[in-house]
Amino acid sequence: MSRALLETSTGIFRFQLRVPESPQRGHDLPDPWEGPEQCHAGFCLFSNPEAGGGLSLITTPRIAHLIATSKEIPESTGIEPEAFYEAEVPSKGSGLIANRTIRKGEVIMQRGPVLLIQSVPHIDLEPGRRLELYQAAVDRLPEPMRSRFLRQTGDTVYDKVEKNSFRVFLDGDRKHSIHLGLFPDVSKFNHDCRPNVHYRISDLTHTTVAVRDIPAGEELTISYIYGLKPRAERLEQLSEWGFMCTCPQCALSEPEAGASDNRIRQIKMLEDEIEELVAKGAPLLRPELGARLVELYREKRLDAYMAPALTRAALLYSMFGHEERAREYAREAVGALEREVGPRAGDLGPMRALARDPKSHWSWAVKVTSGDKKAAAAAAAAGRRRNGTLGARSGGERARLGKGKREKEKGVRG
Ligand SMILES: C[S@@+](CC[C@H](N)C(=O)[O-])C[C@H]1O[C@@H](n2cnc3c(N)ncnc32)[C@H](O)[C@@H]1O
Repeated sequence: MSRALLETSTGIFRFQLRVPESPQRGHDLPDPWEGPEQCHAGFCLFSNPEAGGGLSLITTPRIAHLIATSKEIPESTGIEPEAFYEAEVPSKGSGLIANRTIRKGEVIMQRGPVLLIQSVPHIDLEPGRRLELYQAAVDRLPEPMRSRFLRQTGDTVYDKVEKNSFRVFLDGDRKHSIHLGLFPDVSKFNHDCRPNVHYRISDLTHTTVAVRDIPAGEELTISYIYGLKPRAERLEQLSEWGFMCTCPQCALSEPEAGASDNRIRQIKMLEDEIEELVAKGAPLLRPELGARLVELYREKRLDAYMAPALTRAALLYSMFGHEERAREYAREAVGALEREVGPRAGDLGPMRALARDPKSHWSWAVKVTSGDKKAAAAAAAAGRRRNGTLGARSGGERARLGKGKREKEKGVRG
């Protein structure tokens, strides 16, 4: 055992983060990790045939060390494999179809990655060299994981990474944290702008959860992007993956798409209005605005993005002293937070407390017009939802390093 592991728990973490960026440190990785191999500009190949079903990394020695010594590779779990099956879906290639009714809240899959690639070599490496490195990373995977990786859509290994990866943050906000993660089972979900399944990634665990009841025969879909955008923007963003979205929302006629885009604008205007009213402590603020917001999200079938709207409605009703409505929305917010953000969601505790006993909650009856400190705190909490921890983007977006993002990532982190 290395000296790092003899430290106290917080000490271990700090000590690990001080491991220098030198390929030589890779030999510290515990068995059966292999590497560093094939290093280029500080990024090397590391592999472990026994982690999950096999795991290869193209990253810095420091991050490989962090993964090998302190990150848990999850067991593959979820609902029984017979609950869905793979089949051809018109105009989308293959996809996943429900074989029984899958209930809202059921965890469909929980998976660990089989390949993690730091974003800098993905962007910067010379293409020939990069393909060689990716091929070596895939060759290190044991069967059947290697075949499962190769079954993903895409002509070359590089193309498969481009078309199937999710963004994974491995080291908080630190340099080199952003990685592309490949989860071959999850790659079989096609995209829909109004998905019936939500995904979240926490550390190395990718979790997919049903966001509404899904009848047998219906396709299981996730959204590769944040869905609350006008159709043209969604189509443009999705085209970066090299496909033209054919989901029902994208296939609407022009007049229908116009009406749908208007609804989205209406939602954004209402969110801004609430935010402004709570920020100003304006007398026009009413709890019914929260209810209307939830209604609009529901009308637009935004089942995968309900947590911010429900949390906001619960807080508004509590601030205005409406016990039953506050309790009802808080209960629903708890379910949505669990599905969309997961058990570590920052707002879960406060929403559970509000659902249990609104009158003891800090937000109870503190109308923003009263001007006291509690009111200001409640107002801030109800108003910050769109950009706060809950953020409407709780599902994240698929890893797509388009030109702008590539430049940003290089500038900010690389
Ligand atoms: C991650 S894969 C999904 C599984 C893939 N259909 C397969 O056969 O393995 C992404 C690819 O699926 C297809 N796809 C997914 N969602 C789609 C959609 N909404 N419309 C059209 N094609 C879609 C595109 O070819 C896209 O590049």
